[in-house]
Amino acid sequence: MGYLSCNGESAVAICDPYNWNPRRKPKPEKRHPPKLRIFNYDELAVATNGFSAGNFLGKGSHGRVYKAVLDDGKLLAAVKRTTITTAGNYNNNVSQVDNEIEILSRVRHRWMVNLIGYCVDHRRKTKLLVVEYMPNGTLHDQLHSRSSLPVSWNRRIKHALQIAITVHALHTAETPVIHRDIKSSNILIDGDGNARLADFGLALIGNVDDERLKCTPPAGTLGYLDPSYLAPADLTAKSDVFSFGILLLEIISGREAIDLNYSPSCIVDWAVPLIKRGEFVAICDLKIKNRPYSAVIRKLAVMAARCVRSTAKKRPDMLEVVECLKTVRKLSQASPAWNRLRRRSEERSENVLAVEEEKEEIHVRIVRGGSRRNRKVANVTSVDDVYERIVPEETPPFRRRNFVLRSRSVGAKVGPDPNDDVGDKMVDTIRLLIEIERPVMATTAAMRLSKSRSVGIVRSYKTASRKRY
Ligand SMILES: Nc1ncnc2c1ncn2[C@@H]1O[C@H](COP(=O)(O)OP(=O)(O)OP(=O)(O)O)[C@@H](O)[C@H]1O
Repeated sequence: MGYLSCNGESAVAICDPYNWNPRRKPKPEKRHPPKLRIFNYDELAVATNGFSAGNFLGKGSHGRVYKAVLDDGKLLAAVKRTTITTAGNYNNNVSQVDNEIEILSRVRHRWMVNLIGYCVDHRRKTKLLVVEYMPNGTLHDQLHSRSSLPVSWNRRIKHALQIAITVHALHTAETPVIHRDIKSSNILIDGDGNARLADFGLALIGNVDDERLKCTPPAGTLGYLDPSYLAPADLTAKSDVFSFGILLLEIISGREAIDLNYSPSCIVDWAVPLIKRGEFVAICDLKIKNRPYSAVIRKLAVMAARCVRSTAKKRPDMLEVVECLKTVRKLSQASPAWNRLRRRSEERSENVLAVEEEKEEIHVRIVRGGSRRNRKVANVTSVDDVYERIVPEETPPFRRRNFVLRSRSVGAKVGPDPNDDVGDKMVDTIRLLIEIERPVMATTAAMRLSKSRSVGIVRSYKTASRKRY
């Protein structure tokens, strides 16, 4: 009788054997987002040891980031401090911080670098953002640093999936958010080894048809920027899909989005032709010894190639990307014995994969080959052949620079900060990189972007009627 008196949902809940498991942890109750804290400047100055070099974490285009110890050591945070320009003027950096505060106070996610609070100091004409502290650096550092061990395939796939889930959540939120600056240096790694999406300075909140969004000029980071996003009206969530595709190629290959040591230097021009020819192994990061079996690489590579298609409409949405990465993660997590067995059988039957573009769709053709002899007769390329062909001797594939270049967001200040005593070298290097790359980029895009750079990109909804871009 008791059973009959339950409503449908609770009856299912009682009958579900999952609910009988005594070891199961109770579901956390839905909590309201914590209230944002308003800090005062002195409190943050003490917490960061007077914004000392010892607490300095890094420098972005909007200002510098410091580690802060708050609440008697119970809370570690990162404080983003905007640079101060000429007296009386809140510059573009400050408007990016305003934008970040607005968005982060409305959206939270477990795989985002969430906002704890902020500080507005009118006397010093500066704003400071207090966000969760991420102790394990950026994904960019993990992928490109030569001093640490290469990140394993499982970890790379996990990070890609976490970011895809986060971006999908942003795109499908009640009030959608387009991040516009997805890149490996905006992905930070937390204490539990999870990837967290950071830096919402260029993000836009609202529907793409909103007047405010329609008036905001394009912005992003060269190398990750959607080539079809040339004017405010071109904005769609598919621009994030493009940047995510670049990130995926970077995760698979371990090479930078723009890398002058490769020819072509742009990752899309380098990877997509190889993927189309089915030469998936040729784009894999050889720093990792244990490569996953072909299906994993193939699925990742084809998804990346679809994300970076030049026509925005033809790119998948983030839900499809998430589903694909979930499948890939399951495949790559199969037991090691099973993987070994599968790899051996793969080597024997030598699956030949060819990707061809047909009716402008990327198709994967699986040609089941026979023996090695067959392969030679059919002129099928082996892994070694691929390397010989795509990497001529004079340009070794893994010759690395002796410094790590990082791309900076466009639409923000790219130049030495007068108050700066750290990182000027990097700014010069980035300028050089952009100048060298300019002829390769779509000229119209570069021109329009540089025009929009000096104007407060994210303030444009207020100024759009007055300013012309
Ligand atoms: N929450 C954080 N925890 C720990 N370190 C951080 C945190 N946020 C930023 N950093 C460090 O500070 C550096 C600068 O970050 P910031 O977000 O200001 O710029 P960026 O994303 O690297 O560059 P850009 O602003 O051009 O996109 C990062 O590379 C990272 O090393």
